[in-house]
Amino acid sequence: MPARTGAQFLEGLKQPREIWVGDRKIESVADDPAFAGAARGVAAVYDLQHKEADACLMPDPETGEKINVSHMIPRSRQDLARRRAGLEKIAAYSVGLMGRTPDYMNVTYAGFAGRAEEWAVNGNEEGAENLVNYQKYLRRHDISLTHTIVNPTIDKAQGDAPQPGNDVALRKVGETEHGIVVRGARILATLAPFADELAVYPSHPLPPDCDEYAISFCIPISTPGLKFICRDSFSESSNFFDHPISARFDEQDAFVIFDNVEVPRDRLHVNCNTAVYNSVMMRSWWPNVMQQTTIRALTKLEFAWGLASRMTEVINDVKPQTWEMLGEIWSYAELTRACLKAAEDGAIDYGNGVWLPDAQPFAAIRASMPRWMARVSEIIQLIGSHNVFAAPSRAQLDDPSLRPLIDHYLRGAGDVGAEQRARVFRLAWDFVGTGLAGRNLQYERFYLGSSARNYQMAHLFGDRTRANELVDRFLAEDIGAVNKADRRVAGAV
Ligand SMILES: Cc1cc2nc3c(=O)[nH]c(=O)nc-3n(C[C@H](O)[C@H](O)[C@H](O)COP(=O)(O)OP(=O)(O)OC[C@H]3O[C@@H](n4cnc5c(N)ncnc54)[C@H](O)[C@@H]3O)c2cc1C
Repeated sequence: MPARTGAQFLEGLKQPREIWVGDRKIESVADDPAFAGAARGVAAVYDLQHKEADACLMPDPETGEKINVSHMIPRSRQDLARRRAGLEKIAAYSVGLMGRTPDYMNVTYAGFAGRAEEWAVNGNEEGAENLVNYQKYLRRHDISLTHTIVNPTIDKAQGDAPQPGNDVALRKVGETEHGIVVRGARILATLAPFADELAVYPSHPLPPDCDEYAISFCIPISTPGLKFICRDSFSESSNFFDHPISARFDEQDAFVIFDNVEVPRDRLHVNCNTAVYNSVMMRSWWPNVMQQTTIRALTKLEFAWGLASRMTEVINDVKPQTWEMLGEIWSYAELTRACLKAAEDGAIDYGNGVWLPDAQPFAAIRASMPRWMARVSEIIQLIGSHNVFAAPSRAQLDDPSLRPLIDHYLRGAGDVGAEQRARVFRLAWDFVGTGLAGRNLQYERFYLGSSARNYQMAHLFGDRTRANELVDRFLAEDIGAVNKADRRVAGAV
């Protein structure tokens, strides 16, 4: 099947799935008020790839059928530029607010499959082959894939990785005629209610004697024993005036329980193999997916600058302090754009003819972005002040007795009418203040690991060659000789 439409995606959501939210188990994701808005939002992304076919679609390298460009295994810098054009269209749809539109996992699995030899180590050739076959299945059926890679926190002092005997973390507990049985849990799978399949792949390295935890696979969401416990829904009514963001972009986050789940053998990518589990995530994975997610973050920063600027215009806030804050948002966007370009320009053949971006600029972005996003949110709150709440609803604007008063007392500066002013500030509050806005900030802080951890990694893995050279110039020099030379120069003067 080539690239799907929104209607085909919604049809796929009718597959059975055990989704819990609030006080109930969900009968139909696409019809439930907690999910209907975002279901339509993800469907719109599927439709978008047909509307923007030049940017979003490409022929499958084997069948020639049209598939999403996010499935591309890049083989040149030009391929990365081609992929970027498609990813930009998808990011623009949700102004970067849906972090896990299916292109995120499409890019991830294209990277895994392109560098399958990184998985085909320590006797895992069959797992690597299954992975390559899975990526073909993913792209040819245009699957919506979610993922869950972090084990649950019970006792934080015990560390990130499960110790032998841990009965909470996801692990293999048995074998069947067709595959293995897994049991345990993993933390948040964003997009889970809107996914067709669930991916489990490595994250924190495992200690010795933990082979049963070293598993990676992809299975349908409908697999018996899979249970998804969603956080509270932040989806508001389908009233796009009152809740322009919450009405369509709540992509959800669900805790995943694997209650004796069978994983077919041909869906296993790592089967109790700690050496592979511990090595693959340090290789090509992350500079590849960082292209997708940096494009998304850049889109969100561009939107934030535009929105904050518009907020100041409707109330004619021309204070230099306000411009300073607007310039700060703009700077974050431009720094992100520069890092993206540097990473793409610095792309190299990682092996097997697969071209991926330079990791170093992305390491800087990965560590800095969570703090930038928090600051951008703060700036919009500071600029917005009380105005984000002096923003009448659609119903209030439509009330004939209120409307003349609102038009007079809640109009904007110059010729900005009350309705336009309300729209801008409602959009701003939905961006930085509502339940979904709070969730989105939490997402930025943690979806690629915390800023603190990433700064530490940036330091540990950064290339210090030039930095060392600059310091060694001073530490290696013959101080006596330099002193004499300096005195000669001083004497000449
Ligand atoms: C909204 C949201 C959506 C998510 N979606 C997904 C998903 O789709 N799939 C998925 O697999 N996971 C998902 N996650 C989980 C995410 O991957 C983890 O939250 C992330 O890896 C951080 O791990 P943690 O929660 O254990 O926190 P930690 O990394 O333990 O961080 C908690 C706090 O401790 C601090 N800290 C921890 N270690 C150190 C250290 N060494 N030095 C200094 N400070 C430290 C951090 O800075 C932070 O303040 C999601 C999380 C959120 C919040």
